[in-house]
Amino acid sequence: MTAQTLDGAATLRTIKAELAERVAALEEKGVVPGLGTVLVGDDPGSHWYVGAKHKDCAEIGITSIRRDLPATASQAEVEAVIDELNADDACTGFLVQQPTGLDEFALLSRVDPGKDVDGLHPMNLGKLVLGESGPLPCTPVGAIELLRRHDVAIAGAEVVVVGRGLTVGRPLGLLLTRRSENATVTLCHTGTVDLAAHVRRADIVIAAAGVPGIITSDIVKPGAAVLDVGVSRVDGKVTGDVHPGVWDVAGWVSPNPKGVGPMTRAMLLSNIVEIAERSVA
Ligand SMILES: Nc1nc(=O)c2c([nH]1)NC[C@@H]1CN(c3ccc(C(=O)N[C@@H](CCC(=O)O)C(=O)O)cc3)C=[N+]21
Repeated sequence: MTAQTLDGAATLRTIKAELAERVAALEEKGVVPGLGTVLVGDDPGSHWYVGAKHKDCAEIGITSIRRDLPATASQAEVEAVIDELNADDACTGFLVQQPTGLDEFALLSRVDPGKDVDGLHPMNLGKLVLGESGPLPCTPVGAIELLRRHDVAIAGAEVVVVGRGLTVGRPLGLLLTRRSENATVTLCHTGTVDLAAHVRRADIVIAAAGVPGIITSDIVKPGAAVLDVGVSRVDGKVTGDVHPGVWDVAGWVSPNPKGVGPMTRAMLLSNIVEIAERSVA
C-alpha cells in the first residue's frame, strides 16, 4: 500500500487563490491588508521563512512591512519595534519570528492582541482555552485544515499528537477537542512511557517532536493519517519525524517539506484577511 499525499504546497496554492478574491473585495472597500514581520538575527532558516511569507503576501495583494534587526538587538529595541507596529494603521497584523534569543513571553505579550496573526498572545491562547473566537495558531490550524481538505474524518477519531510545544502540540490538543472537531486526543511527550502503544491505536498521528524518523512503520496502524510537522536539519536538509517506511502502511501522509509548512503560511494569510475583514464589517 502506498499512502495518499496530504499535499500542503498544492493546498497553499488553492487557499491563496481563495484569499486573493477576498483581498480584492477588501480593496474595493478601500482596505489594503498589511503584514508586518519582526526578524532578529541572521539564521538562514528564519530568513527563508520570513521571505516566503512576504512573497505569499505580494502574490495575493497584501502589503509587507518588514523589520529586520541584528542579532545584537536588545529586548528594549525589539519591544520598541513592536510598539511601532502596534500603532501603525497600515499594519493589519504582525508577528515576531521565533526564536529571537530574547524573552519570548514578554515579546508575545506586548503585541496588540488584535494584531496577533500568530494567535500566540496569552490573551488569544486564553480565548482558545475558553472557547471564545480569536486568531488561532497557524501551524496547528494548518494541520487540521490539511486533513479537512483531504476529507480525512476528524470527528470521533483517535488522534495521537507527539510533542507538547507551545506552537504545535499544546494548542493542537485544545483545537482538536473542541465540539467543532470532536476528536479524542492523546498528547504524548518525552515523559511518555510507551509511545509505540499510543501511536498504534491512532487513526491520526500528528508528529511534532523534532526527532528525525521517530514515527516508524511498525508502530503506525494500517490506513492511518500521519502528519509530519517535525523540522530537523540533517546534513542541511529538512528532515521530518516520519520515517519513509510509513508511506507503505499509512492511508495518508503529509510530506515534509511540502506538507504542514506551507499550510502554516496559508493560515497566517487567512488570519490577516480575517482581521482586515472584521475592520470593515
Ligand atoms: N512567530 C513565528 N511564527 C511562525 O509561524 C513561525 C515562527 N515564529 N518560527 C518558525 C516556525 C516555522 N515556520 C514555518 C513556516 C513555513 C514553512 C514552510 O513553508 N516550509 C516549506 C519549505 C521548507 C524548506 O525547504 O526549508 C515546506 O515545508 O515545504 C516551514 C516552517 C513558521 N514558524
